[in-house]
This record gives sequence, C-alpha cells and structure tokens, in this order.
Amino acid sequence: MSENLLEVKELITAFRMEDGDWLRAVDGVSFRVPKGKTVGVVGESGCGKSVTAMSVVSLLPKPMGHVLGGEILFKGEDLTKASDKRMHQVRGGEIGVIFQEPMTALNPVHRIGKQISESLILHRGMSKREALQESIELLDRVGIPAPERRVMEYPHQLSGGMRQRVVIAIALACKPDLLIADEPTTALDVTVQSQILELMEDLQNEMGMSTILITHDLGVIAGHCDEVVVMYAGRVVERAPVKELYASPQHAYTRGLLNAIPTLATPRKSKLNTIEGQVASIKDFVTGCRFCQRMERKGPTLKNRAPFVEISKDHWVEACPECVDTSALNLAH
Ligand SMILES: Nc1ncnc2c1ncn2[C@@H]1O[C@H](COP(=O)(O)OP(=O)(O)OP(=O)(O)O)[C@@H](O)[C@H]1O
Repeated sequence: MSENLLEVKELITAFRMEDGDWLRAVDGVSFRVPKGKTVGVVGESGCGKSVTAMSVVSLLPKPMGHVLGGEILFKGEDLTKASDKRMHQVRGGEIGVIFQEPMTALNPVHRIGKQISESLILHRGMSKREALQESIELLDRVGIPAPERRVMEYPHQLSGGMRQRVVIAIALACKPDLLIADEPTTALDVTVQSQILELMEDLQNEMGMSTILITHDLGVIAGHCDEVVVMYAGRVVERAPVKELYASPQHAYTRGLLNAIPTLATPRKSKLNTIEGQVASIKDFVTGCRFCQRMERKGPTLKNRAPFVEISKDHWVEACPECVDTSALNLAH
C-alpha cells in the first residue's frame, strides 16, 4: 500500500446556480497527505480550501454542491464513490473534522459529555457509562480543567478556547487516521491559538495520525506543517515540503503571499505588502492562468492552462510562463 493516507487527484467540485449552470469552486485539484504528516493548505479567502475539505468528507451543501470529477483516495478507497452509509462511518470515525467556529460544531442544547459520548457510542461501540468516562479522560487530555464538572455543562458555559478544545476532543474521540482542521484557531485570540495548535501537534504525534491544516496564515504553516499546498482560485498553483517552499517559492502568487507576511524588521506604520487586485468570482474564472487574470495580463496564458510539473523532489508548480520563471527550471524533470 502507498505511504500516502490520502490522495486527491484532479478533484472538480461545483455548485449549481439557480439558472442551472455549474460553477467550479474546485477545478482540478491534486495533492497528497503522507501518513503521519501535516499538510497545510493556504490561500486567500474564496480560493476553494474549505470546499476541498468538505468534498473529502462529503459535507458539501446539498443539493447545490457536487463532486463532478476526480478521485479522493483514502487508504486506497475512492471516497467519491462511497455510499452515504460508508461516509457516515468515515466521518467522525476514520476522519475527524474541526471547523473554524466551534459553536457551529457544538449543539447548544446538549451537555458537553453527551456530545463527546455520541461519537464514542456510534463509532467505538461503547456503553453510555464507558463513553462518559472516556469523555472525561478526553477533556482532560485536551487540557480542560475539572473535566468531571465540565462534562455536565453546556457549550455556552465555556470560553471560545475551551469550546474549541471540546471540538478537538470530539474530533479525536475515535482516534481518526486523518484530522481535517479548517481554520481551527481563526476565531481565537493569539495565545489560545498557539496553545491549540501545539495541543493538536502533541496529540498527532501521540496518535500517529495525519492532518490537513487549512489556514490563511503562512506563519502557522511554517510552524506546524511538513508540506504545503498553495491554492489560488480553485486550483493548486504550487505545493512543496515546507522548507523548500519558503526557501525557493516559484509561483508569483506564492511569492506574493510570502511577501505579505509582516516581520519584526517591517518598520512601524509602513504599508504592508499586499497582492494587487483580488480573486475573481468563480463565475468569471478563465480556463488558463487565474493569477494572470488577476494581474490583468492579456494573452495566451489566460486561455490555456499551464501544466502542473514537478520541478524538484515533491515540489510541484503550475508552470505559467508569466507567473513562474520557467527558463530557470528543469521542466524536463
Ligand atoms: N454553498 C455555496 N454555493 C455557491 N458557491 C459557494 C458555496 N460555498 C462556497 N462557494 C464558493 O466557492 C468558492 C470557494 O469557497 P471556499 O469556502 O472553499 O474558500 P476558502 O478558500 O475556504 O475561503 P475562506 O478562507 O474564506 O474560508 C468561493 O468562490 C465561494 O463563493
């Protein structure tokens, strides 16, 4: 069996509009998640990160969202062909999911203990009593003080950081092989953010699972990921091991994102670097290079999609001649 836990190949996910047209939010996305590794997915708002994640676990808004093409190979099984029953087993069992806003993941009318227990009863066949005991242990493991008391409380009685810890406990309850964390710390303040990311990393090392970490923040990627996938306008424009990407970014979009990170050397009150323009709306996406579209370049790169090529081991880039210095690359690789 391959050493990749997940392989997403040429994924196309679209939304059906009222006029019957299908618009592709994810348009030919390929990446892999090796066993035991953390892969960061980065890109500006609207680039298709969440839709990619929702496609993997079949949580697209119905009936508009649909996977139209490609494969999602999880432990060799193509999840695009899995039944609803099978996906129910996979979600919360083999794949745990954490979304940005913990309140949307928690049911406000149920006690914390009941919410963690549900998953343990469903996926691990525990009795109610065993599940409650395990819930207490899980809360303790994710750093919640007085877990015996907390299991009896409701979500609104906890702070935002505590609630996100509860969501992590639920996601990890079944010891998943893969954890998908979509902006897990965006809604939290900076100190709590780093505590939560460290907690996720500790638990991951302990449990040997793989993680997909979706974020806007390349700083978070640098600190917590092994590989990074850069998405732009529904496509992957570059992917590489983290150190390689930071040392040798090839695509103009990746360079723009890296330039936009403020450093301690950035003088106070100076204007932060930003990337000009904005991501086009999905209804306006061109077939060719969407970063050229943003840069208002004219010419053939807008019509023809550039090949996605491996330029050194595990370093792939969409080789648009306007966005990448293709003359410097060994494209025959
Ligand atoms: N239910 C929906 N119906 C129609 N279009 C949608 C729907 N959900 C998402 N989209 C579109 O799909 C595209 C990708 O959205 P997605 O949420 O994946 O972006 P993202 O990169 O995760 O952004 P963010 O960082 O803001 O979460 C966007 O253009 C968005 O408007």
